[in-house]
Amino acid sequence: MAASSSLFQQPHLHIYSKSAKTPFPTKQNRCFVVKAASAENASANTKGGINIRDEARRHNVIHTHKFSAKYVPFNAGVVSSDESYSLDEIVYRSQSGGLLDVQHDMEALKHYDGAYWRALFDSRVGKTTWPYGSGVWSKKEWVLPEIDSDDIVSAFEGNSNLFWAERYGKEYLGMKDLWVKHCGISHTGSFKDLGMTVLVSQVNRLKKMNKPVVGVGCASTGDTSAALSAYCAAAGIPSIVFLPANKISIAQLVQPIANGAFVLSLDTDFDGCMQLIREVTAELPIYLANSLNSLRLEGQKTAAIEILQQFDWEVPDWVIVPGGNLGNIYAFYKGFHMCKELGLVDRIPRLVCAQAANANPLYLYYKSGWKDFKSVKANTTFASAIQIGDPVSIDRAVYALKNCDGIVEEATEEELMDATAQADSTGMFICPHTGVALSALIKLRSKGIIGKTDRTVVVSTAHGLKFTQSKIDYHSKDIKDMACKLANPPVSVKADFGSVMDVLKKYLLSKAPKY
Ligand SMILES: Cc1ncc(COP(=O)(O)O)c(C=O)c1O
Ligand SMILES: N[C@@H](CCOP(=O)(O)O)C(=O)O
Repeated sequence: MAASSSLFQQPHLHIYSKSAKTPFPTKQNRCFVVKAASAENASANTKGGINIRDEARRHNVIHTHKFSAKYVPFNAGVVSSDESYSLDEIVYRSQSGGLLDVQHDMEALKHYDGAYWRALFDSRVGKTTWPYGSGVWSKKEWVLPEIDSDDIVSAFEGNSNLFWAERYGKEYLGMKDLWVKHCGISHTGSFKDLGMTVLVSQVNRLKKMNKPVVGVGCASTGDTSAALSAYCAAAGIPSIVFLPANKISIAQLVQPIANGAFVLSLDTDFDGCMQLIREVTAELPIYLANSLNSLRLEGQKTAAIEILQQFDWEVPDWVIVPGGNLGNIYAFYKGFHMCKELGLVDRIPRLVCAQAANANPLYLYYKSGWKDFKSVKANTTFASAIQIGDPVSIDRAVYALKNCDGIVEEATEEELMDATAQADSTGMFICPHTGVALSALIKLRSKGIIGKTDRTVVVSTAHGLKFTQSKIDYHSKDIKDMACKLANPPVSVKADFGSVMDVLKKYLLSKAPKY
């Protein structure tokens, strides 16, 4: 049903029919000209002391909260219950100890049709209007609808590029429609920024409401901690991070240090850190920032919406996501599913969750026909950010995969490092987790499950520059029991003309076309 009541009138977006010049959000008319009204067009002009927050505030006078969201037990659609909590409560678990989920008032959102939402989201891309310049907050109504824009802590994250992996697809996989969604090109270099802007914004609000929150804490394999400390530092909120000693990259370790976080290096693995942060946050006024906290996933789900948007609302066949604590695979499912439920698209892609063989509890569960879940002791892997043996979001991941005809694959260390080197040789510079996702793709292509014309998106979860040591080891052939067959070490040459010419001639001959 189309909304006619002023309660559902969006002050900031007017959609005009080409014929009748009256604003109308309607399901009937498919021919739209979108005109972003003044609030959305507010310039980023900081002259005269006006900044983009002030500008947004000035234009945002009539902002009634039409949409809402609350926590409900994550019940995988099985049992419905009356249990629910306001997002302003500090709660991470349901009464039964299970996971929570953020449930939106879908009926209110459905007052607008898919075309309306597509147009609204599209109208916000590429602007600096607060807070919609963020890829996350450009979907604010679907994320945290009730938060005051003034409470938002954002680095205009999201809107990451989705690029065509032309040469890699053609040469190595015989594919012509392979894409990489580079979530690692982001403020702190990973997709965690998408969730952290939401979580820290909500903490900002809670603090203003005088809720008992002094700081925000997380256990981390390096990316959650980087995002948490950056967003907290931007808001002036103390952050506390629990890191497994000697198990994250130097680049990741230096991020929270530089951002002024209180860093605890603990003599355990990620699962041990996770256990500790859960115990500590139950006792102290430290808000839990791991994806056990379902707020995070509301931000992360916008990457899925962005993929559809970037394909002009066409649905890819496959999306491959590396999995560790397993919040992100559910977030992707949720984003795609919301787009379908609200009429932006008519189907969702099949998801593949890719794990390192050294940390593969989901893979083993999948292979058992979802019969027997056992956590594992995660072994060292170059994909260190997914070295997780007891994922907190296991139930969410299983639900997501079952509902999209999903698949779980795994990659050995050699497979993931070779896939990384191969992709890099075509101009990428991917992190080892993306190498895990590419290895899954290679396997599914060779089994014929992913077809050569299938539109496939590989989600690159972090920037390769965070993981240079793994590349140095590989290209130095300095990895025990690994052939490093694509190693490309530098050649030491005497610094005289003759020696350099000899080496170059040999190189050029090896590259010359053979007729
Ligand atoms: C770079 C990177 N890729 C993938 C993942 C896996 O995401 P999730 O824990 O949500 O499964 C993580 C964190 O776990 C990560 O930091
Ligand atoms: N890779 C993560 C592990 C923790 O995941 P989270 O999504 O539950 O915070 C990290 O970088 O710490």
